[in-house]
Amino acid sequence: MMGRVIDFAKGHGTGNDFIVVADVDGRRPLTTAEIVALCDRRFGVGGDGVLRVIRTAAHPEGGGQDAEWFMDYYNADGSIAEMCGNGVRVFARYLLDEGLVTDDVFPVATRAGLRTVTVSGEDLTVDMDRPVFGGESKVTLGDRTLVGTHVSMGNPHLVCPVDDLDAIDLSREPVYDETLFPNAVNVEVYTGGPDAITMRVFERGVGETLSCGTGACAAAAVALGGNGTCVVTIPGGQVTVTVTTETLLLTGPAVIIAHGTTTIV
Ligand SMILES: N[C@@H](CCC[C@H](N)C(=O)O)C(=O)O
Repeated sequence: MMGRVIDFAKGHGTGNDFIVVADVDGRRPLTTAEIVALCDRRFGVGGDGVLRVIRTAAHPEGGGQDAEWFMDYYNADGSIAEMCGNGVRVFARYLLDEGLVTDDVFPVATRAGLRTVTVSGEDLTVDMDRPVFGGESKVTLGDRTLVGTHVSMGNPHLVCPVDDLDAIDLSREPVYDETLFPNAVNVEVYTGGPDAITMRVFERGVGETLSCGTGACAAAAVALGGNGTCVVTIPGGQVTVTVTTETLLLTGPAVIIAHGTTTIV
């Protein structure tokens, strides 16, 4: 049987891993089934999501954003998300490695709007824009019901402080208020604060991951309760979040670890 041949790169930011597929002129959209097959950890390349690299002008959601490149992000189940904090750093690393951008400061278009990336040594810093706080809401994780704070980083998060981080069951889909989150929600649990927290996450469309950049931003913003800097330790490493009156900056590593070709049947 003939399959579709796809050239890809694989990268990660603190263990949140992505398959990068370049389709610069937008000629080969990926179907949901293809994304699921690519992200399958047994039968595919494996990843928490897919980053499609496409010119902003070629993407229907580019909306005139003033950036050459659009991060077309998909979760492992094929669903679309507005933003991905680790993904945007991996996307930027790919652009830099491939010589598609040559500046140390450059914009990336996303479904949540423009994000400015700055090369800062080995790390990348992304201007993620201000967190938007909603109210409190409940979520059930395993046999525990927790109260969290609704934070939007372009995508939705529910941030729950806990005392016993390792005891929280993130193996099952969280049960949340579907009226408040009609498109589902990413759930973060954290301990510590305000300037250093340890966090775990259940990502919408993925499951428990080793890291979530937007989740780290949301949790840090809750832990800080105002302006300041918070170091967020996640199972896959560490990122730093700085909240100012104007914006929120996310700094962390991003690497491309492989290039290859795969055939999806
Ligand atoms: N891993 C990401 C978030 C990816 C999107 C998320 N699962 C959603 O559906 O909103 C990050 O690093 O921010």
